Amino acid sequence: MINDLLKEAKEFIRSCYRELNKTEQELKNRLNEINKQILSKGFYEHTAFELEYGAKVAWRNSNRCIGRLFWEHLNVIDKRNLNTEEEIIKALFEHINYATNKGRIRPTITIFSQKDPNKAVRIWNHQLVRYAGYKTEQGVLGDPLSLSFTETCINLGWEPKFGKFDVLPLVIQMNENHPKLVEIPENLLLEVSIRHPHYQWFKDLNLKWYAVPIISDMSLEIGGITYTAAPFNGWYMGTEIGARNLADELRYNMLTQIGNLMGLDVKSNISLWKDRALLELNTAVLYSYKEDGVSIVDHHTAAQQFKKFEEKEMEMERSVTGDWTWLIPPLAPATTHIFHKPYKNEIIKPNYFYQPKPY
Ligand code: HEM
Ligand SMILES: N/C(=N/c1cccc(CO[C@@H]2CCNC2)c1)c1cccs1
Repeated sequence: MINDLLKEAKEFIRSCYRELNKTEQELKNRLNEINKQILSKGFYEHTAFELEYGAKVAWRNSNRCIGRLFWEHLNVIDKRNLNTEEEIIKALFEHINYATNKGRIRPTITIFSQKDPNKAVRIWNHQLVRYAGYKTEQGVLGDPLSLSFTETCINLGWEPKFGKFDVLPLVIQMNENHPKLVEIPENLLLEVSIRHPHYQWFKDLNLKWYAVPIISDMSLEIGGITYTAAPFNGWYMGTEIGARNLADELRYNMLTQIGNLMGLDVKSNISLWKDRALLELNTAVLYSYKEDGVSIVDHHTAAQQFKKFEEKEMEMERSVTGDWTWLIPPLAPATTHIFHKPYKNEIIKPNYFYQPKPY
């Protein structure tokens, strides 16, 4: 434990001070200071620049992320000093507002207090904005992936609305206190209605999705210190919405309806009706976000940006690690360079990790 922490801390501080061109003297002083803190208190605290660098490099090390070219431009908000659920909720509303920026999405992370014996913060949501899912006699209404969290919210007193796109409440837990629930104010919520550039009937499907994906259930580990509440957002890649969230049979399962409305023969695989429906759904998603001025990236542009990231990392003499199975997009993967090369899926720290569900 203590020895692991000492080792992780030294490794992180060395790489951080080198990359930020600090002097050997600064490095030596800092290592001594941390050594003393760990030996006397069992943990240490990051300076503001160490925290910012750690969060950015954790993004740079995220093997499954195709969006890493912009890792240095992450906006890091330090909220480690907050002590109450009310303050944390206010900071989350500020994050949503700042990141959304009326559609010109700003990649942002808000970092709450590090895990230490008497101060643990957890956000129970998978993403700050996500739709509810309900079991009904006619099947699942809303997002099937939200069934368990929706049930938890209802058990905690949330009033279900039984709609297809009900935004779930924020659920925050401090230490072992009873979790606090709060609705996100409507004026902070930006959503995009999905319409198609040519098929006028598309809008009658009444599909929409939220503008900003904000992952709130992963932990951030920097130099042996774990931040259990550190919500981060980027913008969407279109396929996440068009090829998965609205397409998967176990999500909103829209392909058959779209295929029928396109007049395709949905009974015959060889007509490739499913591929045609998928393509038009993805076209509609990209078109709608763009027309509403909400940041989004298509999978071809995202792959090209990732290529640039690989080239820049090569120039900096850092090796790029990656998880090929996640980096290839779910639509036309072989049309990107990623498909045609291998990636080492080595886990380097700092990084973002899954953590056990608090409910
Ligand atoms: C700026 C635009 C960004 C884009 C377009 C982007 C794109 C993506 C995509 C498409 C995935 C795969 C998601 C899935 O298949 O479910 C992903 C995964 C991931 N991204 Fe990014 N990303 C962006 C920014 C960020 C930022 C700012 C962070 C953190 C600071 C980040 C950290 C991650 C992590 C940790 C994963 C893996 C999640 C998991 O294992 O479940 N990304 N990204
Ligand atoms: N575009 C994004 N996409 C995702 C990034 C990370 C995770 C996810 C959702 O992951 C879920 C868990 C496994 N697949 C879906 C989506 C971003 C979210 C936050 C920053 S960028």
